[in-house]
Amino acid sequence: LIFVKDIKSSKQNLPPSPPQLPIIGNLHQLRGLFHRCLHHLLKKHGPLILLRLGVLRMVVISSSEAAEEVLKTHDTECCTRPVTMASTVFSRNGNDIGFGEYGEAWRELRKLAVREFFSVTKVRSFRYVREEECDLMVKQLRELALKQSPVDLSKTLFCLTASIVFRSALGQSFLENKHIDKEGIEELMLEAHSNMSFNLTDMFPTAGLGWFMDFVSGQRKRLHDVFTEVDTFLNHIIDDHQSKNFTQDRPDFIDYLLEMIPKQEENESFKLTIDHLKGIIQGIYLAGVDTSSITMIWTMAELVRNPRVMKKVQDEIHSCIGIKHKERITEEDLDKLQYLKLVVQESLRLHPPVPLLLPRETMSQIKIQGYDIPPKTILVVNAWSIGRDPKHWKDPEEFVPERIRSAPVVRLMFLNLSKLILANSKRHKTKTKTMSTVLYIFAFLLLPALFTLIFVKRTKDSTQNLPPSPPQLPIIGNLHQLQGLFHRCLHDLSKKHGPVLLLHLGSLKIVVISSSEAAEEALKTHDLECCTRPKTHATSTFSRNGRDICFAPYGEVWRQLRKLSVLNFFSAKKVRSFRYIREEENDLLVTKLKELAQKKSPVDLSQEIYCVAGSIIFRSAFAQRFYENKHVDKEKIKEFMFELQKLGSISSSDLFPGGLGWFMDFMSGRHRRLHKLFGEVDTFLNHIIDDHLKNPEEKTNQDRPDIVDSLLNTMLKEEQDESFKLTIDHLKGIIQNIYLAGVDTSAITMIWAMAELVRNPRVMKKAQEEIRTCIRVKQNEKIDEEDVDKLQYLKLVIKETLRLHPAAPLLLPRETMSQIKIQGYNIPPKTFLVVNTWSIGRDPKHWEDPEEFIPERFIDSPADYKGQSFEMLPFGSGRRMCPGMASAIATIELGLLNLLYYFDWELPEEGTVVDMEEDGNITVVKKVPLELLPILHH
Ligand code: HEM
Repeated sequence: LIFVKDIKSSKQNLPPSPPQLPIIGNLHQLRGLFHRCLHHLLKKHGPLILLRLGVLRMVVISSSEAAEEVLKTHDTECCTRPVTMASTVFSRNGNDIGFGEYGEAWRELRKLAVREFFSVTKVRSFRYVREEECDLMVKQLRELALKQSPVDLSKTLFCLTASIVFRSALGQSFLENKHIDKEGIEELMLEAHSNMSFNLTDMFPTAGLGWFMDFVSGQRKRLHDVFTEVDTFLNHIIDDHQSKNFTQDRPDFIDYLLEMIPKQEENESFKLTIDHLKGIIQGIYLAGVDTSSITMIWTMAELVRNPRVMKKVQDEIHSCIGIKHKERITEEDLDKLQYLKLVVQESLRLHPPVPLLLPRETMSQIKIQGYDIPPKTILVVNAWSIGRDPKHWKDPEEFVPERIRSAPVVRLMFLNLSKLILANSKRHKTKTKTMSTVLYIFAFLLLPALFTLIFVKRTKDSTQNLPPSPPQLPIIGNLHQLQGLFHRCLHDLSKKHGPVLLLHLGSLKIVVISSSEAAEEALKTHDLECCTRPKTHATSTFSRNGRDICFAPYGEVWRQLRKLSVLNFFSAKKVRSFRYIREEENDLLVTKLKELAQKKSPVDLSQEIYCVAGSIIFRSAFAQRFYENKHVDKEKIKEFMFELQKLGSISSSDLFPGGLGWFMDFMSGRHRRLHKLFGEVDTFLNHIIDDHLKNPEEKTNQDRPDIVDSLLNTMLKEEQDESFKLTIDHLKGIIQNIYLAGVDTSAITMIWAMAELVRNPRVMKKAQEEIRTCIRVKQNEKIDEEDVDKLQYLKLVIKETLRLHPAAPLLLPRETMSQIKIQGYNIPPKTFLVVNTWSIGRDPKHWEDPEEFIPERFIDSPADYKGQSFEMLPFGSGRRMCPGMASAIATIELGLLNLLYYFDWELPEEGTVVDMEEDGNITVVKKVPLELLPILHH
């Protein structure tokens, strides 16, 4: 076969290819940013190369001559787009312009979009929007300049383009739009764009292998999650236009198209549908916002790096339009600014926002630079490389706007860029039927061996008296039964198959415990045999190979770290000593909320609660003010914690040994994301440690020595105990645990408590009545933590919240160190143990109406969260139980007390209900942030 293929290839005169590996082809050469990898390959193998990515055949074009042949000479043959898993999802099966099938429907759709939005007349008509939004931005920047305050220009420019696109395309103000998370939108766009590329499903279609790999690595879920988020937003936009419940300057193209849909004649050849409309809006929204802002951000970055160019462009602006005397810069002024235009073009040369344009696919055989390009080949034009080609650009890495005047090549580049959004597209519906012979043979040889293995294992299992298992599939075991939130899937499985379950996830065996009796056996009777943690790919990375408290294996290191941290941070005495911090931080939050209450402005309480929990941990553990710490992005703290939990869980690398799982995680980008995140956390820890190593006089904001100082002192002492030496990695492990386990969990619990209170007005009223009768706070004083002791009902509310919404529903995983028996079943050594406290807290055997939020159920009940009653275990139990419980409870109690004493809380929109959907992995958060209206009571 190889011989025949080689002869065929040489006859066809295909472009040269870098050396390939069997099955994966050139995939192993593509590590890092895609356009940069392709650029490196070009340097070695020439400007036209053929790559194989699994079954995909891709030609990469990195010279202007070849690009001209593709985009101009053979434009008609190359004007379709490849069909990929992602494009099919995002285009709703081709119902958009970017991916729509070439033909009548596509032409009509494009015509409509151009007429109603993209035409020169329309673009001109939005001039006032651009001018107004720029004017607003200038005003904000002026205020900051007066205060000499630094500004996140990337964010400012992103908001500017978003505001312009929103007003001109969607008829709405970006900042006032309720359906968009302004803090998360940049990430959403990044995520949407990175998910739109090729996936393993496209590269390995044989026998569904790629599909399976994308499924297991979570790539399919991520793709669908992002798509759902975008689609929900589009539905809101359409609903708003239909119900007219927003302020709109004038009717826009969505109104026009919505009006058009019902008026269409039955027999028309093209019928506009809601999916088409969504496709158009989505194209404008996803392609329009960040491409423009990226170009502006790069341009500003280059200008600041190149003072000569900055001066020249500013001189031109000042001399041509003298803005000082005018009220506002208008677009007419632009015509005079030739140098500014060169600057933007030079920036586009060096930093094209879509460096590889959008992929195309050949519809018939063509010749490029003398090479044959067969039909159905994916074509990728590397505009980023072309803009750096030393044949056309002298000193290509330099930013020299003057060069653009005499450069003809640049025209081609812009031609391509402007075609990006509305490029032609014809698509082929037929899927490739190429079967990878090697894989086929491989699978065929493997099957009998697998069945034999399963049979032998089943017989062995039954003699061992293992817990029952749900039916399994070969290789993946029970993985296919785990779609959705992990703790909920385990809850459903335990309802069907019993409270002690054995699951096979790839090669990993997990025992799931979902009853209080079984939990008591694991965490009390067999505490010693179950008190180590399993080693997973993510936990090894994050714990620096077991050098922390959370994930260290049971042994001397863990014992010493836990002892040190209890002494310096977790002990009751230490927690008490941080009382003034909790009081001050809550007081600050109340002041902020009072201002918002006066303005009658709804508040993202989830964000505020995260920040107050962060502030308390930062000050008590690191003696630093959260808001003053430059190394933490306060706006993104929720998202950061969420991503961390997601990546911290079990991955394919743990399920499929022998490199297969590792490869799947590599392909899905999980390794990259994990290491990036770990790098971020590590940089933050280095900063904390550096700050503590400064001389006392350099430390500006430290109230008193903290745990970091104490541990550094121990470390630097000469006479450290020989049996255990504290290192910088151990120190980092402890700080990291306090930061990552401390902020998220307390915040989550407070958010769930507030959500339940708003949903249950009876309980809210009772809790507030108790607080307001027991406590009187004088003017200009803050609430005293001692007051909490008087509040019995508030304590019940917290217990009930921890029962229904334990922040870590599956605790942290344990691993058996020797063979034990649970509920009569044998559990072998080295088995992964998971205790489902979420499920146990809902067990109807112990809890009447378990889904109801009834704090009174604890009045005559001995049940508690302290690890002794196994009907609820939010903090775990036994040796590995949470050491932060006292600190967390103090934070939660005082936080809730402040929120409930000073304010009444309402939903911003009357008639709506609190959304209680969950999301997460190790910790489970309220998916939709809790937005409420504070009403000042005191
Ligand atoms: C409502 C708040 C909290 C909840 C629900 C919670 C829950 C848990 C759970 C379930 C475990 C695992 C226990 C086990 O395996 O049996 C744990 C461990 C841990 N928690 Fe918490 N936690 C909270 C707050 C905190 C805080 C505020 C800190 C630190 C400031 C913290 C630090 C830790 C550490 C270091 C461990 C690891 C213990 C070990 O493995 O030895 N937690 N937590």
